[in-house]
Amino acid sequence: MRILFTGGSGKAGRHATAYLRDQGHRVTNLDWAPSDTPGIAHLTTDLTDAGQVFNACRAYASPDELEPGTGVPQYDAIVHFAAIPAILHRPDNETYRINTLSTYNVLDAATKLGIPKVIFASSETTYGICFADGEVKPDYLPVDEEHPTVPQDSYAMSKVVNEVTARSFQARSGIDIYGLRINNVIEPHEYREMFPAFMENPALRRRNIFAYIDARDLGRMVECCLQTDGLGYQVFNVANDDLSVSLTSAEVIERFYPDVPLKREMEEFETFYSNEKARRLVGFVPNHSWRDELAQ
Ligand SMILES: NC(=O)c1ccc[n+]([C@@H]2O[C@H](COP(=O)([O-])OP(=O)(O)OC[C@H]3O[C@@H](n4cnc5c(N)ncnc54)[C@H](O)[C@@H]3O)[C@@H](O)[C@H]2O)c1
Ligand SMILES: O=C(O)[C@H]1O[C@@H](O)[C@H](O)[C@@H](O)[C@@H]1O
Repeated sequence: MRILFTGGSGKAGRHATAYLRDQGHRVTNLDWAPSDTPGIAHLTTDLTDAGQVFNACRAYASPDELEPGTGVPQYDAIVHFAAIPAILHRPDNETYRINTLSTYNVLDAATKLGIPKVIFASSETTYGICFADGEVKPDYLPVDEEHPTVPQDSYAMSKVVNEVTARSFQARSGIDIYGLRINNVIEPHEYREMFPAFMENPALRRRNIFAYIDARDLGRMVECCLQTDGLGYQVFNVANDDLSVSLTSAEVIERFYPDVPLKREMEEFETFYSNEKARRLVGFVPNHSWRDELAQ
C-alpha cells in the first residue's frame, strides 16, 4: 500500500514506519522534524497548516513516482501519529491547539480527497489517570474501551476531542477511521534502561495502569488495522499482554486497587489495559514481552 504517515520522525513513528516498510508498504513521512529512517520518503510539513496537509496528500513522494508518467498516485491510507506527545512540553493551550488542529486537517484532507482509511494515535491518557492531579484510579478493571474518558489535562483533552472529530468525519464520509488508545510506548533499548526500576518500585507504573506497549508491537497493530477494512469508526486500546511490573495481577490489585471493581477474573500476569477488542476485531497479537527482552 502507499501510506502517508505523520509523525514518523518521532519515538513511536520511527518504529512503526520501519515496521510498515518491512511489510512491503511505500511510506511517506510528514513531519516538521527531519527523519533518517532508510527507505522512508520524507516531506517537511507543518500539519497545523491545512494548505500544507492538502498539498502533501496529493504530492509525489519520491522521484521514481515520476517515471510511469501517469500523474500523482493516490494514498491508500493515512497513519496520523504527529502530536505534542504529552503535557509539559509546551504551554497547555499550544498542546491543545497543535494536536486538535493537526488532526482536524488530516481528517478533513483524507475525507475530501478520497483517501479511504485513517488510523490515528489517541492515548491511554484519555481515561484520565495518567496526567491527573494526584491519584485517580480506574472505575473498574480491566480498563476497556467502554471506560469513561473524562481527563483533566490539555493533552488528553486534545486526544478526546480528536476522537470526537474522527467520529464525525467518519459519519459524514463513511470511510474507515480507527483510533489507537496507545499505552506507554517502550523502545527495545528501554527495557534494560527502565524495567529494573519498575521491578524495584511498581508504583512507578501506577499512572500507566501498570501496562506498556512495545514500539514494534505498535507497528504490528497499525498493520493489523491497515489489513482490516469495513469497521467504520473504532477505538482500540493498544497494550502488550502482560503487566510492566513483576507482581502478579492479584498482587497489584491488593496493593494498589483494593476497592476497584473487577469486571471479570484476570489471568496471573494479565494487563489491566485490555487489548481484547484489538485481538477480536483486527487480529492483533503482540509479539514481545519485557520478560523475554530482559532474559536475552
Ligand atoms: N510515547 C508514548 O508513550 C505515547 C503513548 C500514547 C500515545 N502516544 C501518541 O503517539 C504519537 C507519537 O508519539 P511519540 O511518543 O512518538 O511522540 P514524538 O514527539 O516522539 O513524535 C511526534 C512527532 O510529531 C511531530 N509533530 C508534532 N506536531 C507536528 C505538526 N504540527 N506538524 C508536523 N509534525 C509534527 C514531531 O516533530 C515528532 O517527530 C503521538 O500522537 C502521541 O500523542 C504516544
Ligand atoms: O501519550 C501518552 O499517552 C503517553 O504520554 C507520555 O508522555 C507518557 O509518558 C506516557 O505514559 C503516556 O502513555
